[in-house]
Amino acid sequence: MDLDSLGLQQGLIVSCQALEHEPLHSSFIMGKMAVAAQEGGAIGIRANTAQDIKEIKQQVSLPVIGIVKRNYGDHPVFITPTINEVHELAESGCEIIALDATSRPRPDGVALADLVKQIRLLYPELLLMADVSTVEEGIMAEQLGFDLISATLVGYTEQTSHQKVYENDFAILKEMIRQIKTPIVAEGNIMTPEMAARCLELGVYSVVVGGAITRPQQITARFMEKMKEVRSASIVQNRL
Ligand SMILES: CC(=O)N[C@H](C=O)[C@@H](O)[C@H](O)[C@H](O)COP(=O)(O)O
Repeated sequence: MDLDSLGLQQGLIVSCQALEHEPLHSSFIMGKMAVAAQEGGAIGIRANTAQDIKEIKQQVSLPVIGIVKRNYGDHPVFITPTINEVHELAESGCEIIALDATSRPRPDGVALADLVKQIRLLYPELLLMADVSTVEEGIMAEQLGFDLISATLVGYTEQTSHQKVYENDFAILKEMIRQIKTPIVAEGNIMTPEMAARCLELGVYSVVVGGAITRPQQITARFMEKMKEVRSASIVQNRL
């Protein structure tokens, strides 16, 4: 499969995910979210579990970046951690598989390089996306031959817990683009159209947006946060 044939370049990929504890947890709902995203002009979908991906593939003709989020005890690596999750995704119909490509050890002790080799042998038609949290992990992912490198885990690893991908005008994305030839995807806490457009200006290959489009509980909370600021100011004002 050739990456550019998927038409993801310079486009918006909408992440349609809802875990068991989230209100919209349902393959049917994620399928409809994908339809809405396609109607809005999205050119790709990121989705979790073979079940959701199969439903999404029934609903839209867009390329899908598939993951399986699975916790192995309290192990920190949870995005497509082992070959077992890859097997599940391989029969789901997704064109790209995204996996944790941080420098952290994996739950089954298999090195990332060996996992990539195994996937390339078993599923040569699949494209691979590296979910990383640092420039160094992105450089390593390029050396391992990933087809795409995404900033998905910036701020979500112990090493980067103090960071956000948008800090200092997306400084980490600029550095990845400067040092890495493999296409870079902006992902994680892209909250507004302006932020997404800025990422394209900086030269990313595509932009992934999830919660700001498909997690109404997060969107509602952001509205309330802003409104509370005004409410508390006016309460103070009235007391003066
Ligand atoms: C950390 C983690 O598990 N990120 C996941 C990766 O698949 C998704 O939950 C995110 O929604 C996705 O990366 C898009 O990011 P945002 O929802 O911030 O636009």
